[in-house]
Amino acid sequence: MSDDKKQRAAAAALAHVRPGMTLGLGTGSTAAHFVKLLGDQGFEGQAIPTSEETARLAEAVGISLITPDETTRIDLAVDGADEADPSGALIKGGGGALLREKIIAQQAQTFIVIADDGKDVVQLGQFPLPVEVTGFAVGLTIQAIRSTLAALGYEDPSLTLRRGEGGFFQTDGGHLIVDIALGRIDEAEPLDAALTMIPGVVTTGLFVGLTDLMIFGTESGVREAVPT
Ligand SMILES: O=C[C@H](O)[C@H](O)[C@H](O)COP(=O)(O)O
Repeated sequence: MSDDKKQRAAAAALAHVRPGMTLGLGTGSTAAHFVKLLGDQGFEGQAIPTSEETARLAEAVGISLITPDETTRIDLAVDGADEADPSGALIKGGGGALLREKIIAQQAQTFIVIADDGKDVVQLGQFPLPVEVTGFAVGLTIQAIRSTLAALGYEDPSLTLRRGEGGFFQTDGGHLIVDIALGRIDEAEPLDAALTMIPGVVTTGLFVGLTDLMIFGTESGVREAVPT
């Protein structure tokens, strides 16, 4: 079952935690397993949550939290992913926490991805790519995203403004999410760079060159993979 696999991956990541560390805590169902296990083992250190949801959970299990501005060093960040390819490139943001997650992953000395093995893909892109955008001029930003995608050879992909309870989904930072169904992503880095150049785009769910280790939960245990 996928949830057992997520828990196995989360449990394996605990081996990388040391007392006194400053941790980045990811968001989503797999990261939630990690946060709960960390609380259960009485983690002696401090942590930065990547969402309000994770902050609530971490507080509930007794983890000591700090804000990002209270430290200059993050020893280890542990987070889930929606897709991970062999190079360690990821699609993230299915839960809408991509901006805070990306800031923390990029600043962490070590970034470990934990996921069930269904997220282990040869090529990114089956999962729609989340792109966080400002609410201001969202229509114009979507138009600019379409033009950028066309220039990169993505033929007429479907773009959907994500909905939440009672309207459009809003991130913890008050932004909106556009989910882009690309089918396949051949080169993640230039796509991320081109989309991020658009002024109304806050960030994308493509995490490239950030991953140090991937831990996939399987039916019988875990599979660890170092990015190629
Ligand atoms: O915004 C959400 C995050 O990027 C999650 O880490 C990602 O969506 C994976 O979530 P889950 O572990 O629930 O599959």
